[in-house]
Amino acid sequence: MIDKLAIIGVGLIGGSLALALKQAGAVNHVVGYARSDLTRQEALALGIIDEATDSLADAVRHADLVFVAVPMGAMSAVFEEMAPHLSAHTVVTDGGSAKAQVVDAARTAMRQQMPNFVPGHPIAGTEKSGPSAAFAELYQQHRVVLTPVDETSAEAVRLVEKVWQTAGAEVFCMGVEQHDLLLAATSHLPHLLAFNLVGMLAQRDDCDEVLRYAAGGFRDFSRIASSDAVMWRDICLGNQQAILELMKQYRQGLDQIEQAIRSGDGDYLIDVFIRAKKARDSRFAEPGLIDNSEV
Ligand SMILES: NC(=O)C1=CN([C@@H]2O[C@H](COP(=O)(O)OP(=O)(O)OC[C@H]3O[C@@H](n4cnc5c(N)ncnc54)[C@H](O)[C@@H]3O)[C@@H](O)[C@H]2O)C=CC1
Ligand SMILES: O=C(O)C(=O)Cc1ccc(O)cc1
Repeated sequence: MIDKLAIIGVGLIGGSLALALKQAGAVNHVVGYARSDLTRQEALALGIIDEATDSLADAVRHADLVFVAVPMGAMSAVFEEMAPHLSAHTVVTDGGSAKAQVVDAARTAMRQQMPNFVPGHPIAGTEKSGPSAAFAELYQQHRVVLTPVDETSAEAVRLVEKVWQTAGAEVFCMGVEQHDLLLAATSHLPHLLAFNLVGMLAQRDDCDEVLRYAAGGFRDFSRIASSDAVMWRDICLGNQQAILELMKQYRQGLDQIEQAIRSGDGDYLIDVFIRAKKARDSRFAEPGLIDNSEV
C-alpha cells in the first residue's frame, strides 16, 4: 500500500505504527528520522525501520506518507524544516496529543501542502517512551481520532484512515476544538492529577513508608505519572485553554467535597460517589465506550 514511509521521531508512537504496518505487509521501506545516533541504532536493531537518517530532508524526500511523532513542542520546527522537501503527492500526518497547536504550526510551515496534511491522534499509548517501548499491537482495537480541517483533501484523509485501520485501529473524525476539549477531560487532566499526587507524596519524608502500603488503586492511578516529562509539558502548554477550563471545574468539585467533609455532610458525599459509580458502571463500562477493553 505504501512504498516509502517516513517516521519522524522513532519512539513509542512512531515506532509502533512502523512495526504494525510492517507486520501487516503494508509498507515497502521505512525510513526513520532521529536526532541521536543511539536512537537511530536502536530503531534499526529492533527492526522498526529499514534506514536511519539524521536529515529531515532525506527522510521525507519521495515519501508517500510522513508520520510526525515527536513531542508537540518540536512539531513546528520539524514542519518548517521538512516542508521544502515534500513531494506533491506526499501525505503528512501526526500523532500529537492535542490538535489546535499542531494545526496552527502546520498552517504556518506547510501552507502549500495543507491539503495533504491530516491531523491525527491515536488514543493509545503507555507511560513508556523511546524505540524500545514500541510494539506492533499498540493500536489494535484502539481508537484514532482524525481532525481534518477545511483545507484537508478527502483523498489524504482516506489514505490515513486506511493506514490506521491496517494497524488495527478504529478511526473517527471530529473537529479540532472538540478533540482538544474531550482529551483534556479524559487524558490531560488525569495525567496532571497523577503527576501532582505522586510528586506531592514523593516530597514527604515518609514517602517510602507511604508507598509501601499503597493499594492497587494507587498503583493503577499512579502509573501514568511515569510518563515522559517533555511530552507532558508540551501537551499542557499546547492545550492550555481546555486544560485550564477542566482544572477549574475539577477544583470546584474538589472544593465542594472538601466542604462536605469539613461539615460532616455525608449525604453530599454519597450523592457524589453514587453519581460517579453509576456513570462508571453503566456508561463507561458499556462495551466500546472506553477506548480499550481494560474497563
Ligand atoms: N506516549 C503516548 O502514550 C502517546 C503520545 N502521543 C503523542 O505522540 C508524540 C510522540 O510521543 P511518544 O512516541 O510517546 O514519544 P517518544 O519519546 O517515545 O518518541 C519521540 C521521538 O521524538 C524524538 N524527538 C524528541 N524531541 C525532538 C525534537 N526536538 N526534534 C526532533 N525529534 C525529537 C525523540 O528522539 C523520539 O525518537 C507526542 O506528540 C505525543 O503527544 C499520542 C498518543 C499517545
Ligand atoms: O498510558 C496511558 O494510559 C495513556 O493514557 C497513554 C496516552 C497518553 C497520551 C495520549 O495522547 C494518549 C494516550
